[in-house]
Amino acid sequence: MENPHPHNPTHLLARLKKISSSVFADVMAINNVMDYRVKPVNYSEPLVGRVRTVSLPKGDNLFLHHAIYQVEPDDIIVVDGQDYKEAAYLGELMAGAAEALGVKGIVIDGFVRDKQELGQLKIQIYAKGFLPSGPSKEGPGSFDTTITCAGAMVAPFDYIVADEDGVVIIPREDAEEIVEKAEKKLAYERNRLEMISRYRNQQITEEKSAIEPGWLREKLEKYNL
Ligand SMILES: O=C([O-])CC(=O)C(=O)O
Ligand SMILES: [Mg+2]
Repeated sequence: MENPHPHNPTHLLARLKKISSSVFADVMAINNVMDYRVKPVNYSEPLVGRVRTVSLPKGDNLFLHHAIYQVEPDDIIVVDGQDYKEAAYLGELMAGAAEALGVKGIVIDGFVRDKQELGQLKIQIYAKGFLPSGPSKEGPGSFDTTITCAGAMVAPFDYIVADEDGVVIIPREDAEEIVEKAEKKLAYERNRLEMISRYRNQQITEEKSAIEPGWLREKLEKYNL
């Protein structure tokens, strides 16, 4: 792939880190949001960063082993494991090696194992569940190609925001526009939270309608409410 290192994304990442997956989901298409079953297995903080992609044949993790030694520190590896349920794609050895190499997170459409040990690691792992059975290591697979993972389209060097609600993908070419929309939505939400809090603390003594969302009345009109 040409130009794998676009302009310095530090500033963009700082903005992404302030916004939740849910706010991003509100300003993007549904195919930017992964299936609800992909969830953190050892959550400590939101996982935000630059994506590298892997796709695997069902039950085989050779190309994930490969990717762990190719990516750069702070990258997040997103793995299409095709929702396979009969083998785990990763365990404590791979996760530990990836953590030692500075990989920030691994997100898998599939299962992992060594739940207890993953819980001791800082690297953030997302998966659909746990299973003791291990994978084969024969390949083939792909690294740094456009994939789908748990219903989301993911290209190498896209951005990811993941937290306890789930995982969203922010396409690199639209990232600036999406983060601007998300910042506006966040400002709106903060404003409403502030109103709700003031109402709760009785700092505003107006009617209940003071904390209604601005769009509510109009939407209810056709129901004569
Ligand atoms: O067999 C594998 O490749 C996955 C595994 O158990 C580990 O990383 O500990
Ligand atoms: Mg193991």
